[in-house]
Amino acid sequence: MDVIVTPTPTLQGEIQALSSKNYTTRYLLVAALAEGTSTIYYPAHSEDSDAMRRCIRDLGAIVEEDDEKIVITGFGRNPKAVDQLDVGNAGAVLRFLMAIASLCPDVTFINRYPDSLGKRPHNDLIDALGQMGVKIEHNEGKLPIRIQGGAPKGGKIQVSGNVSSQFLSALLFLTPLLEEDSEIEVLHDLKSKVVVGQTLEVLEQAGIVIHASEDLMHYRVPGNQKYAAKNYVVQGDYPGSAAILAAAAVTNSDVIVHRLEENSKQGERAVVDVLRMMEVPMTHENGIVHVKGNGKLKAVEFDGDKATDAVLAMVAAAVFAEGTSRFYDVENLRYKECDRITDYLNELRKAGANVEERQAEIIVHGRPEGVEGGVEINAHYDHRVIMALTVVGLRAKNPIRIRDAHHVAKSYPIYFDHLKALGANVEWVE
Ligand SMILES: O=C(O)C1=C[C@@H](OP(=O)(O)O)[C@@H](O)[C@H](O)C1
Ligand SMILES: C=C(OP(=O)(O)O)C(=O)O
Repeated sequence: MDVIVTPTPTLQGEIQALSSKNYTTRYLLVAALAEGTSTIYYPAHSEDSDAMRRCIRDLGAIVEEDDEKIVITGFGRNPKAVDQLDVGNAGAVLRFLMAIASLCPDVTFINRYPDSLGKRPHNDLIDALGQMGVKIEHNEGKLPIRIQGGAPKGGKIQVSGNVSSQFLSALLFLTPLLEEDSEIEVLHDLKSKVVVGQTLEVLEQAGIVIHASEDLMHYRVPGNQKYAAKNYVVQGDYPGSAAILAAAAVTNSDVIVHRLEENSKQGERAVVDVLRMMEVPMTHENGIVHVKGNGKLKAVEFDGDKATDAVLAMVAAAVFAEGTSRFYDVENLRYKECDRITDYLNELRKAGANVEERQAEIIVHGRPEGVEGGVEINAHYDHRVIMALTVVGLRAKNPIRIRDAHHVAKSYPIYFDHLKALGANVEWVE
């Protein structure tokens, strides 16, 4: 399915932010790793969260749900011996479950998205699990991946953090369940460090003890721990909301988004600070972000690694800013659903934006007068490309057509419904 985005000068209205994808996947996982019954209130409903739900069920968790909650009875440290798992296109779900699958005798993760997740590298986690005695067959670090585990060993484990934080998070979920204590050392750099804070927060809520160094590069994890069965409440999602806020910032708007906690550990809450630095009129109080856009924005410089999943939306806003913006430290955007530097900038250029790439930077020469539009966009299987190009389309001179926009459902199935409710001219077409 495609979407046609027709230029829309004004957006107005109120929406409830959808629920956080990253917290939902984590709460589902820790609930599955507990032995009792946990309840998750207001879970996200998207392809990625569905993937985690499907896989924990396959691994033996009992999952019941209604409109507002999911009730899960976990399998503790004894997942069922399944042959295959299908994580869809969900990177975090794959990486977290690769670690947990090492408690199973023989599991293969299938390759259902060869042109997206199938291209992403997992070598750093494969190496770390190898140090723990887990046997892994793989396609040069990529899917399909077969894990022959059973009894992974703790002890000293080294993992590289310069491609993704998800490898470290995966080890932090697994190691408390091992017989031995573990010591994890992160090598090189740690990208998306803020997301590890979300992992540690959820582990603590689940009653797990981890001793982390202040710089998050070293961990002592006592073994033989048990995940507690708990009740969890999922907060609103900043990465998805970043695109809505960017849309409000580039139009004449009066837009309110509820459920965005000011003190959230989601790095992408920085989208509010960045839009403020761009001189977008807005307030953020009591979990409510209120944008009163006048379409005028100033260029900005920002360390994108602090808010990795909001960078594409912030770049889309910068397309219409006065001056040159620079988003630096963003190399790991190249290893996401697509190459979010080269592929994304190619699509932006098609729409008429003036952008340049470096290995780890995105540079945007703003065009406050607007961009031409009138083109077809390739979504590259990437929900965040789809959301960001929509923002650009709202302020283009001519409509744009986003091919295969249904991939937005990876994280935000109701993105276009929300935009429509705010008055945007967006239409699904076959
Ligand atoms: O741990 C997580 O849930 C995530 C970590 C981040 O990935 P990287 O650590 O690969 O940057 C982020 O982009 C992704 O959407 C979700
Ligand atoms: C990169 C993302 O997710 P994942 O790595 O879990 O596929 C994302 O949601 O933007």
